[in-house]
Amino acid sequence: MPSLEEPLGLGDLPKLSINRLGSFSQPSAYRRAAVGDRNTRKYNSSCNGGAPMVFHANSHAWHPQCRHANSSCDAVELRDLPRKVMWDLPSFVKIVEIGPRDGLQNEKGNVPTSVKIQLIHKLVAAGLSVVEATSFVSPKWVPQLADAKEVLKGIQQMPNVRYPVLTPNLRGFEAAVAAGEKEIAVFASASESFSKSNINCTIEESLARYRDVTAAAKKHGLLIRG
Ligand SMILES: CC(C)(COP(=O)([O-])OP(=O)([O-])OC[C@H]1O[C@@H](n2cnc3c(N)ncnc32)[C@H](O)[C@@H]1OP(=O)([O-])[O-])[C@@H](O)C(=O)NCCC(=O)NCCSC(=O)C[C@@](C)(O)CC(=O)[O-]
Repeated sequence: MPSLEEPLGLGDLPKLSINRLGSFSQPSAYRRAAVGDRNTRKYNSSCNGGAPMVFHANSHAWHPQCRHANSSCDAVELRDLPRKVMWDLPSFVKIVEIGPRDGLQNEKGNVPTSVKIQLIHKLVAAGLSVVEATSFVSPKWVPQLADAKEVLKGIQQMPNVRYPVLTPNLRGFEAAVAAGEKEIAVFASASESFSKSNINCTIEESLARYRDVTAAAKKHGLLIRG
């Protein structure tokens, strides 16, 4: 009996869900998948001796019905598939790389602007399509990112890649727009103490600031990440 601790390996979902999950489920009522049923979708799969997997839509989620196309056995419907896990996975995951901003803002020493730019180029070359480039914040608070304008101007911007920046208030927003920025990010805190120590205001005050920042961003047609 395989253990639940084994990695799910979601990459080969149809094969896994039939072979492995079937071994966890009680034999359930069999139902023949009507061939040609408009709700039935075939998956070619290497398991089952190459026979296509038949998946039958049932109310709001696709249930797999594994049918050996070349045998007379009934389709098996695995009613107890962990639907939440298997069938409602998002079809898209957005990865936002924030190292050049969140990482470098904590560096003890000063990282030269050229090195920051090189880091951003390498992250993009590694395949990341959203790389948070810097912050337009007070250099007194975050001296490590005092070169935000130079970083933004120095990046060789690639098509279909986004380079958002943090703008905690209108002053930062205006500086970012002046430097040619096309996407901003705002951030609120979960606690009053972090809000005060981080951006020197209450959560409520920060939300009021962000209302101004996001209104200005919409007016300028900038993308906004929260
Ligand atoms: C937000 C402020 C500026 C408020 O700071 P403040 O002192 O309340 O603001 P102020 O209006 O009194 O201004 C103080 C000085 O900063 C200047 N100033 C004012 N605004 C700006 C600006 N935007 N850019 C540049 N300069 C600015 C302003 O002109 C003034 O200069 P002075 O007159 O004294 O010469 C300050 O608290 C600050 O910069 N904090 C740093 C915020 C920060 O970068 N924190 C780290 C990022 S957030 C984080 O890491 C968490 C996160 C986001 O990663 C979590 C996640 O990833 O989800």
